[in-house]
Amino acid sequence: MNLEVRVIILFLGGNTLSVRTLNWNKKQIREHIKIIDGQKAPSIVLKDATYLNMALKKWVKANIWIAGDRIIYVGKDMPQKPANETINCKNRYLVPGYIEPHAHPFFIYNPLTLAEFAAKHGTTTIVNDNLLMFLQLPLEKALSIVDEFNKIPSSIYWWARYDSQTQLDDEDLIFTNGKVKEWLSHPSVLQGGELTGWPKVLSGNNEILYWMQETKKLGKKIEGHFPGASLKTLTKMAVLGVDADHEAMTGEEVVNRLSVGMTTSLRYSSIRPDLPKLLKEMRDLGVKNFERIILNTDGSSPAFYEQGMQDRMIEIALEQGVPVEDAYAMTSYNIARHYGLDDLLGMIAPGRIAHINVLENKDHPRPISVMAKGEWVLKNGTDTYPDVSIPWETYGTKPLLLDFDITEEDLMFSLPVGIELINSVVTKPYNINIDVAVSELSTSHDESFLAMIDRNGKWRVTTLLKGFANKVLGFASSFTHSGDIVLIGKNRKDMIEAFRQVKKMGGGISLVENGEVICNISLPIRGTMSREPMEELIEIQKDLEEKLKKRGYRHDDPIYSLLFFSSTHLPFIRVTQQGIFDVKNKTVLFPAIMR
Ligand SMILES: Nc1ncnc2[nH]cnc12
Repeated sequence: MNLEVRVIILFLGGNTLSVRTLNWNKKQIREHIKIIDGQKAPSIVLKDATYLNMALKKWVKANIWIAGDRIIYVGKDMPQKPANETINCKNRYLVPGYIEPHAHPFFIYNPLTLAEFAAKHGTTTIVNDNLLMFLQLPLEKALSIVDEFNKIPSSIYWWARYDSQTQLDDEDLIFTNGKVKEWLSHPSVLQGGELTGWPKVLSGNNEILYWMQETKKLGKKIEGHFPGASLKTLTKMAVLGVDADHEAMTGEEVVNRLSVGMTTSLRYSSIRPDLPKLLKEMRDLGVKNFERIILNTDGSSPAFYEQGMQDRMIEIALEQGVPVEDAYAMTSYNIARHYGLDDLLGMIAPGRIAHINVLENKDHPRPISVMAKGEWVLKNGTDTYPDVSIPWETYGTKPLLLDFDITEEDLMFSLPVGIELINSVVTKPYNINIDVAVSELSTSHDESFLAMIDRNGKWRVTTLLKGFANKVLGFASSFTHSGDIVLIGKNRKDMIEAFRQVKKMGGGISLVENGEVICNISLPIRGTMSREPMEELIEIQKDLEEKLKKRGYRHDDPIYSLLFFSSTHLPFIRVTQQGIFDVKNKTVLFPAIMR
């Protein structure tokens, strides 16, 4: 395409324009130039700083001028007109604000509470999964929420899914061409994916391939989801246009991804805290170039974040002998460059958004002060994030209205095949050999009743769950991938009471024992997310985990177990809206029953 045509398309494209071209208008840019010319004052000057220059990969001394949300000047001079605020940064080390390139911002926290928490750890840019908003909200409302996030000090971007990673009743009505393309072309969306439906693409699904091509036409990236993929599969994925993957679990898998030209995102998450092992194995394999390596926390559940975010991952990289400049680049510059956003992010350089972390020491990545869009959100260790809010309810993210009741009849179990949980998230089928025609199962074994009930009350799927716990009597959650209600327990009455609690809370998680509530977590944002700050949720999750563990839960992360019961991107058997689903053979083994 010649340049003229491309410019016209960009011009006419309206919301297909990239967010970076919309950031500052002509008048603002002229004002920025006046500051350099000494005709106007900057708002803040960071004086005598030593900053990490990402282009030179070197620590350099400079004065840094900020105007509003933008870095205007980095160099030896001081402004002719003094700034409103001049901060002496002698003996301080400044690095670009950290970037989380792969967040699932709904693990009972919400995208705002995640951003507020992340900022305290120096992570001021987040790339978020659109999954729950895509599945649960009408398009305009979801995109209005996306726009609301441009008003907060953190830079919030999104990715646009091509598939639901479960078996929805009406996937075709939800993943429509119009809707996917509208998401993809939104200026805050940086990439398509994560591509969990790649087997479908390989076996001939041209609809997803078309969306992948559209993503590329928009100049955006595609992120894969390729656990255990062979070099041949990775090669095919690269040919299909995938730019990055975050599923490497060994050093060799990292090298494979790099070899096919993919940006490789190393994961440190609550269910796969692989980063130390990956870096060690990469070192053993002689990997010395980190330019196409980035780091992510893959939507960890709250308690995992107690140790930090990108700041913790940089510490791990340093512990593993990664050169200090590379360790910072993997959480900032490399990510910005991957998305073609290094003109905005990931550098302390003129013209960039003013996301800057102030450190006491080069090898101490936990910031003492954090600037986001030119505003202090952490100052000398004090949280100064402004009081921002997202009008969730205006855009339809209201408490969950469960306008039906369940009875023991809904909890009839007659299938010969159950689901065995073999770690927090992986399941396999097993043959049921116990008598299920009882109102309470024995606590001497670890088989429990399992039901998924449509959030609109229309259908149910019931079976047995082995390996969850032996003493959980009634447990219910609206925090699930599809937003339907999962019930687990030994005792039907307690399961029904747990459901009632979830209903009463307008969505949430409830643990009930002999009619008594042991733990209730209210999730008023459509039954999946809380409004409580992350620090609170960390304690809430720990409390739930302790109570579940006391009752025999023997895996690492019950929050993940709940989310993934219906997720068909994981092996081997799942409980979905269509029924019990065999992932490998892509078939519904036992369909959902209408109520
Ligand atoms: N694919 C996925 N979908 C939702 N949450 C996740 N957390 C980690 N991987 C995820």
